[in-house]
Amino acid sequence: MTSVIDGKAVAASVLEECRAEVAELKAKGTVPGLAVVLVGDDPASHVYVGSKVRTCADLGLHSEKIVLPAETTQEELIAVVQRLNADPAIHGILVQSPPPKHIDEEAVVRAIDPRKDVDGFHPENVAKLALEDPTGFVPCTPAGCMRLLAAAGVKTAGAEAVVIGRSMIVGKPMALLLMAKGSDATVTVAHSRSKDLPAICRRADIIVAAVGRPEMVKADWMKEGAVVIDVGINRIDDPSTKKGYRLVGDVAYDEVAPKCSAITPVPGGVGPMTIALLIKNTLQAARQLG
Ligand SMILES: Nc1nc2c(c(=O)[nH]1)N[C@@H](CN(C=O)c1ccc(C(=O)N[C@@H](CCC(=O)O)C(=O)O)cc1)CN2
Repeated sequence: MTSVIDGKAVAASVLEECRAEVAELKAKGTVPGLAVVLVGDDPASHVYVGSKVRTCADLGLHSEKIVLPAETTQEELIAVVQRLNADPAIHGILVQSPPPKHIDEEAVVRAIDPRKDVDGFHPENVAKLALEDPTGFVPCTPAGCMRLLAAAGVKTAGAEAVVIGRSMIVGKPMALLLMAKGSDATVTVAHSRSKDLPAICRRADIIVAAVGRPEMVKADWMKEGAVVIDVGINRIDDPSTKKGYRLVGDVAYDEVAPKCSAITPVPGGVGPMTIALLIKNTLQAARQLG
């Protein structure tokens, strides 16, 4: 029997933890504040940013949403980041990804004060993750995946885990989290140049798919009873729907699910966790900055 891991329910419980933490911070005189910067017109990014700001409002955080035109220059964007770095009402800063092509995302991330880098993308926080230093910020999506595994009662110690994808946002931090002390998985990171990806995946007790290719992971890539965490959120044209598209993951859900012991759906799996963990990180920043 396959267990479908309900990301909305787990995210709601993380957010309830956050609600209590917000009350504690406010009682000590700190109103946690998050600034979200969005450059350009990417429709999905607008949805995610809207959701982040609404979640802040619901939990009583202060938030600032800064929407900049697509032609904003690198220098203008960095000036906005520097203004937020200096703002004492703001504890967390993020620039929504992906920015327009002319923006050097890495340079923008490096401009964020690492103490306010609630995305966990700054090199200082990447190093802290590798060093297992809990004062760093863990990127929200892989942190969310770890919470989902815990909520589903999945034992990671000694498990063979395969992470498909080596991005700085998901694949690399996910691998570090799975192999960290306390998680203790044996981790393989596979990517587009890996030889015989299906054979690598067939070894796995846990598969984390984060490649951004719709329904790439098939049933014959899986061993019976594996746990599958699907990070992909791909929009597929579908004229039969009201929006003209539907969302699918990186995993061919209908054929894979019956072979799994547990799997995350898309939508309603990893996605909602990303926002819940962002709030958690913002509260950590507010506590650490005081
Ligand atoms: N600066 C960042 N940019 C991006 C991040 C990030 O963590 N930091 N992650 C993603 C986008 N993202 C948050 O920013 C995000 C993606 C998906 C969801 C979500 O709840 N998805 C829903 C479906 C929503 C829909 O209808 O489209 C789900 O999966 O159920 C939340 C946040 C890239 N950019």
